[in-house]
Order: sequence, then structure tokens, then C-alpha cells
Amino acid sequence: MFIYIAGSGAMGCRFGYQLFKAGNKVVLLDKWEDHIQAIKKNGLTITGDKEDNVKIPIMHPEEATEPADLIILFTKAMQLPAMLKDIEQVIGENTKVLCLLNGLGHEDVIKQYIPEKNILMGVTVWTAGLQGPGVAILKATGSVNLQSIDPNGEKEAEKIVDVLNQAGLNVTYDKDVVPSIWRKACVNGTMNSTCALEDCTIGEFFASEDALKVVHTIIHEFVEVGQATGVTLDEKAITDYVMHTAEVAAEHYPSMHQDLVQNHRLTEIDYINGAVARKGDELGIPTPYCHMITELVHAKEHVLGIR
Ligand SMILES: NC(=O)C1=CN([C@@H]2O[C@H](COP(=O)(O)OP(=O)(O)OC[C@H]3O[C@@H](n4cnc5c(N)ncnc54)[C@H](OP(=O)(O)O)[C@@H]3O)[C@@H](O)[C@H]2O)C=CC1
Ligand SMILES: CC(C)(CO)C(=O)C(=O)O
Repeated sequence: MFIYIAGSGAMGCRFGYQLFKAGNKVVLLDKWEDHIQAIKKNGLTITGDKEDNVKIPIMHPEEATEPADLIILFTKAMQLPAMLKDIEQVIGENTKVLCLLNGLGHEDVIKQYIPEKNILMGVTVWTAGLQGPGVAILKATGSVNLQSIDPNGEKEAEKIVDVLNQAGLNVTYDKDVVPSIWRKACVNGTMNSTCALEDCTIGEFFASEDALKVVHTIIHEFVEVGQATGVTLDEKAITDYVMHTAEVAAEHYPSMHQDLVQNHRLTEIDYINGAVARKGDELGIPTPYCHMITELVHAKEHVLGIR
């Protein structure tokens, strides 16, 4: 299958690498010049659970010309509209587009560029990091849940599931993926912004009663807003899932900590707690914790001069 990875940071490199090794024709697309030049010169280097190096093509999105069978979107949320614009020329009549970004609201953005029959929405618990330009750190295992947003698209989507599974990506076709997307948003909504603001690991943050009050209140706000938009969400089950994730990832600094604190980059806050705060306002549901957390992250972005 011919596949573009649109956004080839940490996660794009993981998916691109695994699909390339499984024998697909894969092209990475990105705009980070040092990363592009490093991969062109030295190949993509893999470290972590295994060591490898592959000569995989990479280019700027607007340089891509050949329509693809599949495009996997892996930009940061705020880069998504620009990426979709930049790849318009390689979106053919039957090109499937799979979104695995964290956060909420991406479907509405993608629909502006891609016909619904070709859109697959999903969520992943795979992880990845970048050691530097051209070097991806791949550790542990994960999975993907995805669904065609067009109810008639299941059969075609199953073909994509097969291709991803041949690459070991552990993918399930989910007949109702939206609650899983919200559940992952609850994980990010309770850990990413809080650990970035408090400058701590997930385990350090989840260790106090005060922090757990914040966690429970954020989950409650997400569930109230999600349910009001018609998504079936079980607050107790989500809480258990968040607590379990916090235990497993206790040593980890969430990606928003890496973005804001370690690399002084803009965060995805507007697509996590910020998205719930905005939706809550629209629906008349109070979300004071999501509002305040979003404002504090914005304020920190201002302090750092990146907003
Ligand atoms: N990392 C993870 O473990 C997981 C991430 N996700 C989600 O997947 C999506 C992609 O995340 P992820 O792969 O981590 O994102 P990265 O930050 O690794 O990469 C995203 C983009 O940011 C730019 N970029 C990254 N690092 C630098 C740098 N040092 N200097 C300049 N530009 C840089 C590149 O885009 P450009 O140069 O074009 O601006 C790159 O394509 C997000 O929605 C994330 O929340 C989901 C599950 C796990
Ligand atoms: C580690 C985890 C699961 C929790 O925030 C994550 O998704 C991230 O770092 O973005």
C-alpha cells in the first residue's frame, strides 16, 4: 500500500517505520528542516527497545505529488489545518485519511478537506519520543482503535486495519470509536496540563489528595460535556482507566510537559481541556477547572514568549 505519514515527529516516525518494515511504500512528510535533512542524510534511526536504521523517504508536504492509498495524520493538533492544505494535491478520489491525534474536534477540521467516505477517526495508546532530528525512541507496545465516520465505509476500513496489523500496530475496528477518543482525552486532560504546570511526573502529581480532587473534577467536566454532545461516557469506568494509566505511566513526563517545559513549544491545550471548556460554554455547562487550566497553560505560553 502507498502511505504518506502527514506529520513525522515521534509518532509519525513510529508508524512510518513499522509500516515501511512491513513492506509498504511509505513517505514521511514534515516541515522540520533539521529532521528532514538528518533522515535524508543518515536514514531514520530507531532506538529504545530495538536499534535499527532505515532509508525511508521524507519531504516537505507540498513537495508530495503522487496520490496515496492512505494518509495517516500525526501532526500536533494546531498544525492540522495547514497540513491538510499542504497535502491537497495527493488526496485522490479513494485516498483514505486516518486521524490518530490526541484531543477533540479534529473530525470537524478534516471534513473541510476530505470527503466523509474517506475519513477514519481513531485513537492510539502507542507512544514514541524523539531523541533529536532523525532519531526516534520507540519503547513498549500499544494499540489503535479506528472507525470510518461513514457507516458504509466499514468494509474499506477493514482493509486498512489489515495493513496496519501486518505492521504489528495492533489495530481493532471499533463500531463506536468516539467514546474511546473521549476516554483518551480524559487521560490527557487530567495529566498533560497538570504535570506541565506543576513540572512533575504523572506519579508525582497523582500522589496527593489535592491533586486527585483536580483529577476527579476534570473527569466530571469532560463527562458532563461529552454526554451533552451525545457521547455515552461512564464516569466510573473512565476514572478507573485514568487511574490505571497514571499508575502504568507514573515515571513519565506527559507530552505537554515535553512541549512546554522541556522544549518551549506551543501545546495542544486548546484541543483537550480548552475544547471541553469551549463546548461547555456553548451548551451552558460550567467547566471552571478546564477553563482555569487552559488559561494557566496559555499564560505560561505567554511567559515563555511562544504564544
Ligand atoms: N508522542 C506520543 O507518545 C503520543 C502522541 N500522540 C499524539 O500524536 C500527535 C503527534 O504527536 P508527536 O508525534 O508526539 O509530536 P512531535 O512533537 O514529535 O511532532 C509533531 C510535529 O512537531 C514538529 N516538531 C517536533 N519536534 C520539533 C522540534 N524539536 N523542532 C521543530 N519542530 C518540531 C514537527 O512538525 P513541523 O516541523 O511540521 O512543525 C513534527 O511533525 C499529537 O496529537 C500527540 O498528542 C498520541 C499518542 C502518543
Ligand atoms: C503519557 C500519556 C498517556 C498521558 O498524558 C500521554 O498520552 C501523553 O504523554 O501525551
